[in-house]
Amino acid sequence: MTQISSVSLRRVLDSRGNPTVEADVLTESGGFGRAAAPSGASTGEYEAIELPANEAIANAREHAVPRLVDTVYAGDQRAVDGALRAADGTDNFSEIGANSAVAISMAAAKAGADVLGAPLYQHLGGAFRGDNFPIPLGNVIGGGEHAKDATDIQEFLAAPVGAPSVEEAVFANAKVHGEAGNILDERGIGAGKGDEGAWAPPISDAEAFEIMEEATSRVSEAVGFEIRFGLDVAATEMYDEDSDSYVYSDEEKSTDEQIEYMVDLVEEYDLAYVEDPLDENDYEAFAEITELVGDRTMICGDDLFVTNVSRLEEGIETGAGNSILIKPNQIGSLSDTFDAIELAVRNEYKTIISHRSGETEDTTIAHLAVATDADYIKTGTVAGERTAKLNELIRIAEDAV
Ligand SMILES: O=C(O)[C@@H](CO)OP(=O)(O)O
Ligand SMILES: [Mg+2]
Repeated sequence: MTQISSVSLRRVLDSRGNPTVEADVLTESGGFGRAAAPSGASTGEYEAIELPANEAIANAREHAVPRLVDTVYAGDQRAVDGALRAADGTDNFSEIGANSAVAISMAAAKAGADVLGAPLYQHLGGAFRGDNFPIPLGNVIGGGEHAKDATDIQEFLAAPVGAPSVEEAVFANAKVHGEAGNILDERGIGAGKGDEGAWAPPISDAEAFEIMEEATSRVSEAVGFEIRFGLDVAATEMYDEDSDSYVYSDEEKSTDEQIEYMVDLVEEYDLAYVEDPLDENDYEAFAEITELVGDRTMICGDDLFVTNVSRLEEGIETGAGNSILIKPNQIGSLSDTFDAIELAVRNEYKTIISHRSGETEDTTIAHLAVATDADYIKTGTVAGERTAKLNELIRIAEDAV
């Protein structure tokens, strides 16, 4: 029997030192699952609502826990998530908090897997899931909302597209991170690290492009397979509504200029990936850039789609983007996350399962990426809360053969 017998919630630390919600789910037959909510810094306007951890815990204890305990089966994910939705009563989890909701949803899935004696990726993906592994996108240099006095563009990411295995891809990304550190040293530039463990040097975006090009080509030569790179522009954070422009450290760009700039970058650096090149409300500009370069790179919606089926539907109708970032805490439950992935796949959008800048040791997204045959996973290159996911991917790959 997988009926849930208890749900406990507590505050734990995330990687930024902020409190976040951790959930433990137990079943009658002794199944156990534990999961913790991550937290964003460059959050999209349309994300589900993260409440202060204390408040989220108190509200979930009052409204959600009684609907789950002795009532719902942990293995029945739709029922778990349906109970969370019913307990919350809003469409954005603003009552119990998306942080409590996603922690419970993921912990219940793990408890369901535990009862079956199956790894989580197997429970979520089923017996007939494919045997592809996601390519890890690794944050190497960054700034924006993740580090002060660093680049304007939030993330410069290594993309080891030619890696023969997930393990080699993971190590290649770490090498690119190391090599970028060497190049910064060679140039006499001291650099700390941002929230995700990427270098956060006080350099221009133009210099970051040079360093990424150099670091990826050095490592590519050493490992013998193709490594490209890409960006998370996180352009919503740069967009100023009043002046209708994108504000960089040294200049402002109109929407047309921003599109032109992005297109030039895709061409000059053969970028594999461009996430959120434009503001989260501008489907039209997203459609325009997708039309221009969507055949040679991924134009990915993160703040644009927020893992939300109706926002993705609008993207599909308007031709905005050709790929979607998937973050379970943006929508608050695994069922909603799977619905967004399914809709994306049916419409030939690539899927990229993603961490948040505030993370914990939780490894659910590694399992989610394998379970759903995701094309990519974005989860950093170094730092314990990032390597937790990467090392889990390596273990899953070994387990799955
Ligand atoms: O913008 C992003 O894609 C994420 C993760 O890299 O950052 P945050 O969690 O701060 O939204
Ligand atoms: Mg993003």
